[in-house]
Amino acid sequence: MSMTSKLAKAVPFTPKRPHSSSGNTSDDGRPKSRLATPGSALSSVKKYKSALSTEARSRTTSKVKPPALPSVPGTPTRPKTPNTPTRQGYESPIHDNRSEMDVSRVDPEEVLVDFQNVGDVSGEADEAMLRALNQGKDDKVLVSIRIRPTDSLMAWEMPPSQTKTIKLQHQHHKNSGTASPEFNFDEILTGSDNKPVYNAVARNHVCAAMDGYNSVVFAYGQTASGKTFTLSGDEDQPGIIPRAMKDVFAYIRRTPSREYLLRCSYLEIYNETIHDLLAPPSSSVSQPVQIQGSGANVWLAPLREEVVTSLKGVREVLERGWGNRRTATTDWNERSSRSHSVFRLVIESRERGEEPRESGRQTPGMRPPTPGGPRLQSIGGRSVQTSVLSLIDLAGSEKATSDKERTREGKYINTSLLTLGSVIGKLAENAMKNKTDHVPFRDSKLTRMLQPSLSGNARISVICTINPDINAIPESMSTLLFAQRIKKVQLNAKKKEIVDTDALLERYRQEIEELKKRLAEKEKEAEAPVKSRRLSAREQLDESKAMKDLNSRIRQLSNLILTSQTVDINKGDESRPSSPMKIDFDMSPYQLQQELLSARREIETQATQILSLEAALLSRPELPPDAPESEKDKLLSEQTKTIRELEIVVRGYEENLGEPLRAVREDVEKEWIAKVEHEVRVRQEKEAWAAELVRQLDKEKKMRIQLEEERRALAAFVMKFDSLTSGLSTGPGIPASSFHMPTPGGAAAAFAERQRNRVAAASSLPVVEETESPVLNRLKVEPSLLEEKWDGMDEESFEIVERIQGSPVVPKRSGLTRRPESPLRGGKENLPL
Ligand SMILES: Nc1ncnc2c1ncn2[C@@H]1O[C@H](COP(=O)(O)OP(=O)(O)OP(=O)(O)O)[C@@H](O)[C@H]1O
Repeated sequence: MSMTSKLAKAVPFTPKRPHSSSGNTSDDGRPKSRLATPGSALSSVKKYKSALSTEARSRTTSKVKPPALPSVPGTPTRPKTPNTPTRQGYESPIHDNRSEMDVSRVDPEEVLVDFQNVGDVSGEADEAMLRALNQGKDDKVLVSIRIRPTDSLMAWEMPPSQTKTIKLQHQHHKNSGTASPEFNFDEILTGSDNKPVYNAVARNHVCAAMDGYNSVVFAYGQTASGKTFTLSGDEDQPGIIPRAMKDVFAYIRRTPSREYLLRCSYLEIYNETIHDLLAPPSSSVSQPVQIQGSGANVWLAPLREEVVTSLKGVREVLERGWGNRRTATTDWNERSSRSHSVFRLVIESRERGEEPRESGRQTPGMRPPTPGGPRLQSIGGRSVQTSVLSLIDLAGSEKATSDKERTREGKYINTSLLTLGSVIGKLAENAMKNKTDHVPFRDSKLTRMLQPSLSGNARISVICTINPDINAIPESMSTLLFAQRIKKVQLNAKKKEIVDTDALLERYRQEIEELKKRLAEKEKEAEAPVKSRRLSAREQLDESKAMKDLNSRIRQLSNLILTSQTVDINKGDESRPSSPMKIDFDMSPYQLQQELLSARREIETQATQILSLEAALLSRPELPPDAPESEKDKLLSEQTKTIRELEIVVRGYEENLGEPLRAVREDVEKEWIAKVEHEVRVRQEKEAWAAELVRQLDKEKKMRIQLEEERRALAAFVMKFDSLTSGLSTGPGIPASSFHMPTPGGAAAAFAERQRNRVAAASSLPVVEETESPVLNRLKVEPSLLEEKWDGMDEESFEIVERIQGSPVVPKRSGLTRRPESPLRGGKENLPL
């Protein structure tokens, strides 16, 4: 009997939803589920969804979806599978024009678990961790069955609690002559509560991963049987992934003896192509991820790995990944995963030093550089432990479907699941017969990628989900057989300790130490008296900038390394590193300005770093096509490292550009801008004052010179005049009484008297106060001798003297080109001709 006719007879299925009559896509290309009309022709044939129990249905329908994020017009988006309805609110933030890191409009609380909504697990973490450590010798795959709730008739005998057996009800067993098939597993789980499921199937593996073992948890089962619900869950029932991430941070908090570096990646295998779910959609499509290396030494490139320092950071990564997953409406599941998705967390950890905590984390001593590069000292040193936790949601095994595109996808899905099945079958056989026969890992991307884990070097937990409905018996049976086979696979997971500098954690640690050394040198230099170093203001500024740069880089790197203390401080829920700029508002405007400047420079430095890394990347020599594979692999792995570094720098750059800096900058600017303006005004006034003062002094100087010259001229004149008048008064001819002449020698006396007065006046010049503008201080000097009249002396008198002497009396060396404006030229009536 064909699958279709089997389904057609499958009356107990509950119609999933009404459908239109052809295909899954309407004429206008929109998903049919939104356009379908009740009672369509196919609805009674095979467009069914297996019924969920009332409890499960209410959970499913009560889902609160996060708000949708708008796409940016023109932004290249990952081509969605045809007929894929965008799950409202799960549109990737990448499509938005905001920063990738900006999830301000997506409320993570609605999508993921956190300390509040998952309940208190802190008490349980210890037990689980101990259990995980005790299970270090586990060499079998942990296989569990999860039976989805249903309102339809059950084909399986529901096991009483604590029973680990599942049995097909006798009446549904085709061969009534034999006993109904019965299967034993490590766990049989029912119901909709995800917490006991996580505790039973995944928690030990998460803790083992934290303890240094590679661990894999994957969900396998027919479509719509509950794999995604188990792995990811929903806001009411967070699944394995969010719960695992919470435990990761709880574990770090409870392990003060170690420090951690966490990186995560998220990928999917769709139609045998691997896509990076964290890469921008356009590059993910144009640059699919390749599996590099061979055997147990397999890695993926280019694959974006994001360093995460908190639950919030992980949420952000998951959000983006979920948004990019390929899902579609199928005949059996409204949001069916059309791909295998793999969420990976790389955990690097090392022991912390003996030294006091507050002096910072310690780096093990380094051996002197060897030809192979610097190495960590193994004796007394702390090697780095690396493990990978992989959480895998496989695509559902497919039945025949009415949609062409779904059929094509289904073919790929089924092929890779079949390959997974045969790989596991072979591994189980090898384990049983103690053989090392060829295992066809290379037959699919999924098995090739899982090769290192399936080959034994990982703790594996498989959760097989089944739909207990009568109509799903064949699929459930196939799932159970798969589960039975995988149970036989032999494992031998080992911790991986690396004593080289490849681990990012070690590289960061080294860089931090290097930076600290440089900083110490600079501080020592700075302590030397400034005088002896003869630094210019510019050099001092550069020096302080260099120190600030070093400090901020150290802080930035240190923030990436997690310890029980830092996780505590962040309460496991803060992705924002402690602010690089803690502004003290009592600082002077100058200090604040320096802080702001150094923050700007930090951004510039990072921008330069990005550019230089990009340039380095571009300038890599291309290998000829016939270059040996090993060289190509080497080049690729180097490039992957560079890209990773680049991404970290970019992220730091984005964070710096983001809200924290803006907020701090605004606060700082508000605080000091008025002060700076005030300072500028005061300075301008002082400058004007100084200019005025200089002008006044200049004028005064000129005046003094002029007066001195006048004084000399007049002295000479007076001398002559006195000698002349004394001659006149005694000589014959003109009687002295006909002139109004001063008494002989009187002019000299009057002149001497006036000079005395002028000296006294000059010495009492007002002192210009610093605070008041000299413009307002008028110099109160006596009028110039040239500007005032002498008693008894006018211009006529002067002319008479000239006539008598036959030449002007003003000495040539005075530099005056014309006769000075003498008071002698004043009133003509005094000296009648
Ligand atoms: N144990 C459960 N309790 C409540 N609801 C469940 C349970 N298992 C599955 N569901 C619901 O059934 C529907 C299908 O489940 P899910 O999408 O997890 O299936 P799947 O196996 O991942 O399917 P596919 O392979 O097509 O992606 C979802 O609406 C989910 O919420």
